[in-house]
Amino acid sequence: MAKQYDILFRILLLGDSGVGKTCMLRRFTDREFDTGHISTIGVDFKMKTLEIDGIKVRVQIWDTAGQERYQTITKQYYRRAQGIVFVYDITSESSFQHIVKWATDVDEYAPEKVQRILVGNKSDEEPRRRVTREEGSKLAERYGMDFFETSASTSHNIDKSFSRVTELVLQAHKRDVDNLLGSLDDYLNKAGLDESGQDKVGSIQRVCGCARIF
Ligand SMILES: Nc1nc2c(ncn2[C@@H]2O[C@H](COP(=O)(O)OP(=O)(O)OP(=O)(O)O)[C@@H](O)[C@H]2O)c(=O)[nH]1
Repeated sequence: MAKQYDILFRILLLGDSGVGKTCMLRRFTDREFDTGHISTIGVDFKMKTLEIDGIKVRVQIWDTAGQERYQTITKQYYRRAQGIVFVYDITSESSFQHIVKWATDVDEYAPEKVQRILVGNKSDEEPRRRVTREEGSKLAERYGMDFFETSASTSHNIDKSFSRVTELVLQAHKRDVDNLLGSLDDYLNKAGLDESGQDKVGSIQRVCGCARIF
């Protein structure tokens, strides 16, 4: 059986209720889009495997509730994240202004090494736009983040933004990843397990369990 993934990272979606976090995730993982809004309760997650620079990266993407009343629960997930996607809605000025609050919370609760990007979702809603591209780009620049406008409805920039945050996390953990993969090779050589061995998959997953501490 082929190796399933080399490493696992956690990415968190943050932003006000209704900006489209769940839809972005559904679009990315299931290629689907829902027009209705059912508010996320607490947190939910979906998985996807990406290949970056020959490394199979499994990303666990946590979709958090934007509603204020779930903040105590969602904040508990910040410190275990390696990547954060801040999302606002280009048709909602307040969701854009609140990014500062989300970013302050992340500074307080997330690990220092956490990688962040800024996304302005609903780019298909041009006639209802309230936040210019330039405003989004300037805010991202202020925080030193990459910036994308996306649409979960049309798929515009959805893959690109999730790939980018994963790539940034991978770069930030490059040395740990190299060490991990190096020790994994050593381990497999020593154990004398071949590519097709069932044991190897189990071993990889056990060793990759270590990756979760990044
Ligand atoms: N036009 C348009 N509508 C979108 C887009 N993304 C999401 N929506 C709509 O926005 C509404 C809210 O989307 P959700 O994904 O549920 O929002 P959320 O950020 O997960 O909300 P909470 O779970 O309450 O935090 C839904 O009616 C979606 O159909 C988009 O890219 N374009």
